[in-house]
Amino acid sequence: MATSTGRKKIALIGSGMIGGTLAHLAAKKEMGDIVLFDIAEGMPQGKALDLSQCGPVEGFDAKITGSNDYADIAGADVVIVTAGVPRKPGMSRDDLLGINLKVMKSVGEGIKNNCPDAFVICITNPLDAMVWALREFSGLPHNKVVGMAGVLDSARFATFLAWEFDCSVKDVNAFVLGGHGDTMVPVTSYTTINGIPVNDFAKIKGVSESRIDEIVDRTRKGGGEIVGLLGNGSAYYAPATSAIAMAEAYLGDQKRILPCASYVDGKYGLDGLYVGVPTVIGADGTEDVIEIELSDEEKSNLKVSTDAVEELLEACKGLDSSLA
Ligand SMILES: NC(=O)c1ccc[n+]([C@@H]2O[C@H](COP(=O)([O-])OP(=O)(O)OC[C@H]3O[C@@H](n4cnc5c(N)ncnc54)[C@H](O)[C@@H]3O)[C@@H](O)[C@H]2O)c1
Ligand SMILES: O=C(O)C[C@H](O)C(=O)O
Repeated sequence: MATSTGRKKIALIGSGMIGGTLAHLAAKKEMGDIVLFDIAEGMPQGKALDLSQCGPVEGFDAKITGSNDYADIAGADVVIVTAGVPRKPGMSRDDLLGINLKVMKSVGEGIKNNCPDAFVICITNPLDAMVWALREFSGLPHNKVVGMAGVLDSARFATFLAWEFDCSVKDVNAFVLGGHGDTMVPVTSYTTINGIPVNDFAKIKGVSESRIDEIVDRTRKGGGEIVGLLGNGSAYYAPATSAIAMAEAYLGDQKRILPCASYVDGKYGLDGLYVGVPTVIGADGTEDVIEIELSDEEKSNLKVSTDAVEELLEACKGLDSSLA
C-alpha cells in the first residue's frame, strides 16, 4: 500500500540497536517511508528525528516517524521485527524463549490487526522458534512470514573464509543451513570461491581440512563471539544489513535465493517447521524452498539442528496454550 507520499511503507517493530540500524539503511536506500515502533516511550520518536536529520546530509528522501501505537503501522508493506531482548554473555539464545515469546504474541496481534498483507521478517531470538510463533500469533500465510538468520550466518562464514584465503569476500559464496543456534550447518560442499569448491580451493592454497573445520566452528559460534566482546547486547550491523537484503528481494521481486528461516512442510523430511533453507524471495514472499542434495554427514547434522528447533517449538506450546 502506498503512503501519503506514494512510497512503500516499512514498519520496524523494535527500535533498539538493530531497529535503528535498519531504519538508517532503509532510508539511505530510499526503500520507502519508515515507522519505528517500540514500547519504550520517546525512544522511537527520538531515533526518528535523529535519522530524519541525516537526510539533508546523505541526500535521501524518506519520511521517518517514531511511534508507540500499533495503529501507525497500518498498511505497511514490509514489517521487520526485532522487538524483545538480546542475550548477554554466558546466555544461549534459547534462554530468551520465555520472555520473547510473550513479545511475539503482542507483535503478532499488532500485525494481524493493522497490516495483514505485509511481508514480515522476524529477527528476534531464538529465531526459528520466534518466527514460527510470530506466524501463529499473526495468522498470516506462511509465505508472508520469514526469519532472518541464514544470510547473516553465511556472511560470517564468507568473511572468515575470505580472511583465511586472503581473497575478496565478493568471490566467496558461502552457505549455512539449519537452525540459528550452535548446531547450524555451514555446508562446505555448496560453498565456493568464485565457483571453485571451497575444499578444492583450500588444497590449492595449502589450507588444511582441520583449519576449515575451525572456521566452520567459529561460524557456528559467531553470534556468541560478538556477544562476548560487546559485553552488553549482540550484533546489529550485519543482522540489519542481512534483513534489508531480504526486504529488497521482496519489494523488487528479485527472486533471490537466500538462506532464510522459511516454513518447510515436506521438503528435507520436515513436517511444518521454520528452519534455515535456501529460499526464493520475490513479490509473493517466500515463493519456493530449494531442496538440495546433502551428504549423509550433512543430513545428520541438519537433523541435529532441526531436532533442536522442534524441541523449542514444544517448549513454546508448553508456555502458551494457544500454540498447542
Ligand atoms: N536472527 C538473528 O540473526 C539475530 C541477530 C542479532 C540479534 N538478534 C535478536 O534480535 C533481537 C533484537 O536485538 P537488538 O540488538 O536490536 O536488541 P535491543 O535491546 O537493542 O532492541 C530491542 C528493542 O525491542 C523493544 N521491545 C521489547 N519488548 C517489546 C514489545 N513488546 N514490543 C515492541 N518493542 C519491544 C525494546 O524496547 C528494545 O528497544 C534480540 O532478540 C536478538 O537476540 C537476532
Ligand atoms: O548471537 C546472538 O545472540 C545474536 C544473533 O543471533 C547473532 O547471531 O548475532
